[in-house]
Amino acid sequence: MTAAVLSIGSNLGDSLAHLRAAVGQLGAAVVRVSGVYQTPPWGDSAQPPYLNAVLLVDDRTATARDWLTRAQACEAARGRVRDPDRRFGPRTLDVDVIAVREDDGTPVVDADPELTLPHPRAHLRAFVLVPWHAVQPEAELPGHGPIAALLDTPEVAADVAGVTHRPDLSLESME
Ligand SMILES: Nc1ncnc2c1ncn2[C@@H]1O[C@H](COP(=O)(O)OP(=O)(O)OP(=O)(O)O)[C@@H](O)[C@H]1O
Ligand SMILES: Nc1nc2c(c(=O)[nH]1)N=C(CO)CN2
Repeated sequence: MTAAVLSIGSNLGDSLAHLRAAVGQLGAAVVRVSGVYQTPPWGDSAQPPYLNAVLLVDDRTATARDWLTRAQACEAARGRVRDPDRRFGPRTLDVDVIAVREDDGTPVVDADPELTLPHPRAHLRAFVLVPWHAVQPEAELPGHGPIAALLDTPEVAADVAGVTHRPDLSLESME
């Protein structure tokens, strides 16, 4: 029923193991996996760097809401604890639903605070756009246009150089 773009990130504990666990838990729905990128913390600088990646997922039985449920189940499995005082603070595993499309390619657009689509900060985040562009260069972020152009916007371009591909780290070896 839907395909989605998921962003995964971690900067606490064994970050590579947390990211790999998310790929494993999402299972057969995962159709493409980006490389692993080391990224400076965004939004709250007093924390360690993150490892980030992007997953393209597809499941004809899944609704948009199912992707959020699956994302949160992955976070819970890796012991994610929310600190109410640090909105963008450190975490074992963060899985965000960046964008969802119906089978016919129609983007799902929703302002619901429980599942806002597309993700309301994705267009500002080099740690999302760089790995996404690497696996799907022609992609568009609904409402914001081609992601290739978003990489050139001033807010994002300033952060792109800090997003470092880590070819020594792979998410696909656990498949
Ligand atoms: N597109 C989305 N993807 C994931 N969570 C979302 C989305 N839209 C709304 N939410 C809601 O955001 C709430 C907070 O999620 P979370 O704690 O993962 O935020 P965060 O990762 O700290 O910040 P950010 O969403 O900016 O990455 C969740 O309870 C979830 O219901
Ligand atoms: N580099 C980077 N910074 C972040 C990340 C993330 O995944 N990577 N996730 C956050 C959650 O809101 C806040 N800041």
